[in-house]
Amino acid sequence: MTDARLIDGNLFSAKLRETLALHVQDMRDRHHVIPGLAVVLVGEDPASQVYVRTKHKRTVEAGMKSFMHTLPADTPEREVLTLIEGLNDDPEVHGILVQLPLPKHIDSQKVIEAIDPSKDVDGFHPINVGRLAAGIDAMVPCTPLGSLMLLKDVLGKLGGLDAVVVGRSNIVGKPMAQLLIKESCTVTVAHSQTKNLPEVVRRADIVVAAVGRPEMIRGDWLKPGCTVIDVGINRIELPDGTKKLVGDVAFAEAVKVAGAITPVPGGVGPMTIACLLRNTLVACARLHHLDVPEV
Ligand SMILES: Nc1nc(=O)c2c([nH]1)NC[C@@H]1CN(c3ccc(C(=O)N[C@@H](CCC(=O)O)C(=O)O)cc3)C=[N+]21
Repeated sequence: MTDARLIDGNLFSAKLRETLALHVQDMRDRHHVIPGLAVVLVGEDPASQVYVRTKHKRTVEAGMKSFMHTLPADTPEREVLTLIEGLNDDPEVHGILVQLPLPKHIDSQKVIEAIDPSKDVDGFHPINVGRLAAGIDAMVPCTPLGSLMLLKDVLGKLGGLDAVVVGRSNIVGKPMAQLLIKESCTVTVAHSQTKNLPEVVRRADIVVAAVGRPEMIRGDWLKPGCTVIDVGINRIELPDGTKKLVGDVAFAEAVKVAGAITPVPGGVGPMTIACLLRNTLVACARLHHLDVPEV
């Protein structure tokens, strides 16, 4: 059998960002409004610093305003909440993202709930979680939204397909399941206590892997020809000491069985950032009562 088609998240996200940049230009020319994204990072976690820098770069490239707030790891919770209140009231800020995870002394749920739901470009506020669950217009979390865009690009309509989401987190698994239900898939959410996980996964036309365990999903768990979206980003050390980025799927095995698969890196990761910009553009349009671009 021939190898699976590689789903190119770098290419898709680059095209999406180009489209977004055109809408930003149009908004600026016709309405004198520039979408603005505020990113809050608390602490010095090196991986988070890299992500936040990439977000800043992509935001500016798309013609949007980027407001970076980097706070020391020991910043009191009260100060983070005060910063968010300021961003909620700032007319130049249309999107607010607080980089997770936060230091342990800060209650992340409290911080998320402090964000104005109309500026909650991560889609983590309970208002947006509820709206998505109810099938109402919502800010949709970026990673599931990007994953859905890739799935629709590969498969067209998803109605009637069997989808298995492995992982039940609030940031990926649960919202992903909601989106797939809305697309009329038959959705199973599997997790660490699922019995016969390989068998469950083998029923799926669509597999979304979001467990955070390196290469857990094996090639022989997959139905031949299925579509695999690998959300995992795990840094592992090889026996020779070199470091490598791998997903939650054993790629070398899976590529022999699947019909299409996202690589890591270059799959879902870049889509997450492009969707963050997309959500910021949409939030900006809504806040200014402009036509909301269909992107
Ligand atoms: N409030 C919040 N919202 C987030 O969306 C959020 C967060 N917190 N905390 C951390 C995670 C992680 N995340 C990624 C974004 C892009 C890539 C990405 O672009 N990855 C590239 C490069 C990977 C690399 O080389 O490190 C790729 O997969 O090809 C990865 C991971 C967003 N996150």
